[in-house]
Amino acid sequence: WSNPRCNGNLPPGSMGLPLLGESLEFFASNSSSDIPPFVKERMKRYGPVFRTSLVGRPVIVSTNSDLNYYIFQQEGRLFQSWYPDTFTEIFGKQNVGSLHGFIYKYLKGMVLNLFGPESLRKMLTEVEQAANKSLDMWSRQETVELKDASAAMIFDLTAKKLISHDPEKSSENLRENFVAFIKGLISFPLNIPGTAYHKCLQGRKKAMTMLENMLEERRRRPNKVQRDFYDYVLEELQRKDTVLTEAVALDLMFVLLFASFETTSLAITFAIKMLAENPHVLKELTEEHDAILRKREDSELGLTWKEYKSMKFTFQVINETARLGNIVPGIFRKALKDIKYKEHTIPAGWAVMVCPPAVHLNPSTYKDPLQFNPWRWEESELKGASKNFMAFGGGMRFCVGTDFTKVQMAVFLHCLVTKYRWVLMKGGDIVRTPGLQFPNGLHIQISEKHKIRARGGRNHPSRQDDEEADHVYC
Ligand code: HEM
Repeated sequence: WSNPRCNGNLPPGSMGLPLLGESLEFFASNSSSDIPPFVKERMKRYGPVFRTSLVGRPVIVSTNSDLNYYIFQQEGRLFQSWYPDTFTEIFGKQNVGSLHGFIYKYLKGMVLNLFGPESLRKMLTEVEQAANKSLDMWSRQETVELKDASAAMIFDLTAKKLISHDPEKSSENLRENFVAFIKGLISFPLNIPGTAYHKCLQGRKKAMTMLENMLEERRRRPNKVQRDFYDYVLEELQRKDTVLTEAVALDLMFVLLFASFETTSLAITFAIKMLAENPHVLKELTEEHDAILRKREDSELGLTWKEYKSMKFTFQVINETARLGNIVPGIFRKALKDIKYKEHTIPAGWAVMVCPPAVHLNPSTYKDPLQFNPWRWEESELKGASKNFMAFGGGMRFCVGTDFTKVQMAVFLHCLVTKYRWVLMKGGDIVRTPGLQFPNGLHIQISEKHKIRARGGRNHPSRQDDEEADHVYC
């Protein structure tokens, strides 16, 4: 068990206990923005590439930026996307298997079309309206739990674009099913009532049933004009020469809805926490957005694509949020052949976990890596992925939603910093697990800037320790 067979030299490491491997250490939560202790300790002991065993699977963990980059580039040749058996069980074998090769490329084209510059340009006003509506609602509440509130905002927007879902009109709560699903996604695979894993399977089942019913309904009563992405998928399904099957189409819709709201809402929450803790960053960000408003000829108009493209510092803030936030802490692949890398061999069939936090928090690449410092991106090319930046993956499977996320974050930040002030009220401690659950329960109090002025409340929490507020509002 502890010395698996290999046609070469296995990377160093421990396979832990029989069956359980090192799963318990891997799943333990931690509370820092640093490289997860599971990985950090093993990097010290074994070096940048090591072996382990997680939920019954032998795994090679790579914290080496060159190897990570190589893994991304060799997708489909030496490596293939692979997620732990829990994932395959949850998503259905259908999905994980079929999102490869030809069908996969074909689907990606469709999705890229949805999130391409032309679509995003058209979406800008909708994103701005959604942000304004949510911020207005939040400012009427005593406090807002930011992660949930922004997840709701983003889910509603994405679900509208993808399937024209209107939560106010729908009798079923689609988002609730996704929340249950996500909470158990990277949990121990124990399928008994009460466990997170069980709730996760139930959540997926219910959401899939809703999507199936919707598809059925549209088949019976097709929309005359294409209203959303689901109509587009349905058109593809009905073409004679299509390679798309109904099962793959349903999985695609599910994956898009899932991938869209959890990641972006975490990024927004993390960004707000960082901005609150780094007032000098908030100041520069606010100046950038105030300048956009000052330059606008007609103050009644909303954001334009040109204005969006001009948000240089905002994109630096977003990149820094993605680097330090490490929203996707592990990217999984499977070795298709025995692969020799330097003096080691990755055996065929083994899982490989690329570890972006180890790359993003490497002090030899990023000075003071735990500092939130958007200026470090000043001279960098902010697009795409590189050996040192893989928050959105890399190679063929580079995240299709990157530009959509950036639009949502930039527009949200624009609305927030130009019209509102906020203070952190409670929570927000970093709690990381191999899944996606941080910052924990961040509550903020948010107020419209002009109302603070009207209230004149010197003691309003939004004004404490804020020189700029005195300058602007006294
Ligand atoms: C902060 C926000 C986001 C982050 C950090 C993020 C991160 C990632 C990463 C690391 C991957 C690569 C996974 C792999 O190689 O196995 C990925 C893939 C993907 N992302 Fe995102 N993502 C974000 C937002 C979104 C959004 C908004 C959408 C869609 C609406 C989306 C849809 C996808 C899809 C469909 C894939 C699979 C692409 C493929 O397998 O080729 N993501 N994302």
